[in-house]
Amino acid sequence: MLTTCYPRPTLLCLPSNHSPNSSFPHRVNDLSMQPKSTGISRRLVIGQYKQYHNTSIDLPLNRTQPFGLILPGPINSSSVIDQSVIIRPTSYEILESGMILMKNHINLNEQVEIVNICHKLGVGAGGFYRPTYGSGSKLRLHMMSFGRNWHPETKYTQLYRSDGSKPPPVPGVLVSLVQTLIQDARARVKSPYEIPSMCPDICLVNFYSVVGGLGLHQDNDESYEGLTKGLPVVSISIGDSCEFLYGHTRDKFKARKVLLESGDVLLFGGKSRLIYHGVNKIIPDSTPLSLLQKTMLKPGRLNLTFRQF
Ligand SMILES: O=C(O)CCC(=O)C(=O)O
Ligand SMILES: [Fe+2]
Repeated sequence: MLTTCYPRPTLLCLPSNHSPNSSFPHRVNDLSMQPKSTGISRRLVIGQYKQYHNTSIDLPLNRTQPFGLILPGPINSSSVIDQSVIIRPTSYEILESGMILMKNHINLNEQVEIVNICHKLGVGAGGFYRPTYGSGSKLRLHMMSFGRNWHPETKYTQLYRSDGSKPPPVPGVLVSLVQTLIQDARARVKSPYEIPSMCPDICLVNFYSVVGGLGLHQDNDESYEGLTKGLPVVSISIGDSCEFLYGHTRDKFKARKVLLESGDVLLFGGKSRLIYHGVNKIIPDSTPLSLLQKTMLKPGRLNLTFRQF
């Protein structure tokens, strides 16, 4: 049964065939024509980036210093000389019952809009910060939450720890996008019941620098009801690729490995809702050049995981 969420605006840049009710055919994805990334072009873009802002792009920022995903300033893309293209087709792979990977499923314009939304909300009050345990050790990522705040020690709370501000709701355009992604996934698995529908009211947004990562864990802090129904986690990856691990135990050496690239969507629900998963490593310099040119996204990987509490 389809869960109805309101509001349901769509991303402004969605292609015309991107209707919440159409799961087939494949959505148009203009990343298939993205300029090929080479060291030279990337160095030019990043060189410009540093030149404009006269700052290190790898500064270890913390919450006392606002953390954004992009830096302001014009990009002179005419100096990027490599115009060759690579074809990255869309495809999908069932990894486990209830767990599906849809490759290259989010198009470039959607990725750009998601980066801009996360940058805008992340740089302000209650935005990106680096969660710290009582012991003083820190997660190897910057994080912010929509809907409810999540922290490794307090789990879900209504308020942010750092400044007491209320987390913004999941942006309506993303609610709508996620519902479409769930329909797309359900249309590709053997039985749609493998992946129940859900209405995302929480989103954890992680940004990993090139030295970031996340140990194997289960996402099990959502409501007992949602977990027992197997309501899926919907994960969108943007920017640098990562080696993503998943398995039935916390043992890293028994885990399977899959590459998550910019535009990939991973869903795990139903029987896989409590699968162990983690980010083993970020692959440096793997952000598609076209995305870099359009956003000046910092080196690293943006990941959004949508859930229903
Ligand atoms: O970055 C990812 O792909 C996974 C993030 C994750 O597992 C989480 O936020 O719980
Ligand atoms: Fe997780």
